[in-house]
Amino acid sequence: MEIKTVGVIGAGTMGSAIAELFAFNGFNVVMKDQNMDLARSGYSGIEKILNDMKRINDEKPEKEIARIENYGIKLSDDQKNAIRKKIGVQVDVNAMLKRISLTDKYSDLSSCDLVIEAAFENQDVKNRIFSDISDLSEHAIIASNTSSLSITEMSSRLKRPENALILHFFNPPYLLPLVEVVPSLYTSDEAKNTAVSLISRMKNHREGMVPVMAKEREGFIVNRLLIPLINSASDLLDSGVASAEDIDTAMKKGAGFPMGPLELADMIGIDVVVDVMEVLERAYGERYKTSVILRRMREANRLGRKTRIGFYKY
Ligand SMILES: NC(=O)c1ccc[n+]([C@@H]2O[C@H](COP(=O)([O-])OP(=O)(O)OC[C@H]3O[C@@H](n4cnc5c(N)ncnc54)[C@H](O)[C@@H]3O)[C@@H](O)[C@H]2O)c1
Repeated sequence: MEIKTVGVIGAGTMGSAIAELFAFNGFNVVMKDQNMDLARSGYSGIEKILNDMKRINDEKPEKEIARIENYGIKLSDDQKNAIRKKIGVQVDVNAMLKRISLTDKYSDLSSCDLVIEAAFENQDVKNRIFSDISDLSEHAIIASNTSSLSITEMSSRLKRPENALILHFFNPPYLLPLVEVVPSLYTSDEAKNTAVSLISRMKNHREGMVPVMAKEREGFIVNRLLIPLINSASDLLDSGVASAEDIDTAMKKGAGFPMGPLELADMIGIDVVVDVMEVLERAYGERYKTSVILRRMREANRLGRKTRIGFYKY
């Protein structure tokens, strides 16, 4: 099935970035929020992403030219232009923005071939949204970007539950290429294959998008492995085994991590880490027990970068 128009429900952090990703890949996008002010605020977020990416892309060939000339090699104008042509990526901000329209009505999603729900992480909110879009066009694929909620429960609200599945994008999708594709008990092979092949053909501002399949089990792959690692690092700190700096240095220099687990926790947000850990604890029991220090940090509003204090000060 050919997907031309993509609807996105929720214009927050993820919804706006997902809308940007599809516009960047040439799709028409209809982005819906609860009211037009929220939709417009998401649109401003998209403008910012696009302008930042354009600036970074414009700088890339000039940086490469400077890097080569640093070795004492003098490049001709032709050689410089060849580098600009080879590694320069044109980001036409206006053309991409023109592909995105805004709405606060579900009826404007009727022409969409794929709708991605990225509203609040709350089962009742998502169930209600699925009821509200239960009779979208027959062929439309309905996806949720949920990190932890039941797609099987959401899908039971649809006329065609076989068309629904989870597409779990990572923050920020314009730089992180992974999408966990998670079918429900109802999902048809056709919907699954359409989603996997669509994601495989897309790219973000850094590289090609990469789908992986996972079963509908709490945490899927990444959160089930990554969040408990942050939890264990927090326990190490809490029991005085090592300082935050040394824990992060150890994992970067000893295990090749691009970021230490505690720096990463500050970036994700301690509240989000605790929410996911509690989901895992409920699903899998004692061995996923949420670290006490993480709970205390959430109570103290030490949420990481967003409150300018977490494991580190910002
Ligand atoms: N933030 C992340 O790092 C991240 C990563 C992966 C997945 N997710 C998932 O993505 C989803 C969205 O998360 P977020 O961080 O973007 O949240 P957010 O709070 O930034 O945005 C949610 C948006 O949904 C809107 N919304 C709520 N009900 C709506 C409705 N009925 N119709 C239209 N819009 C509605 C809200 O007004 C808000 O703008 C959640 O399910 C979350 O678990 C988040």
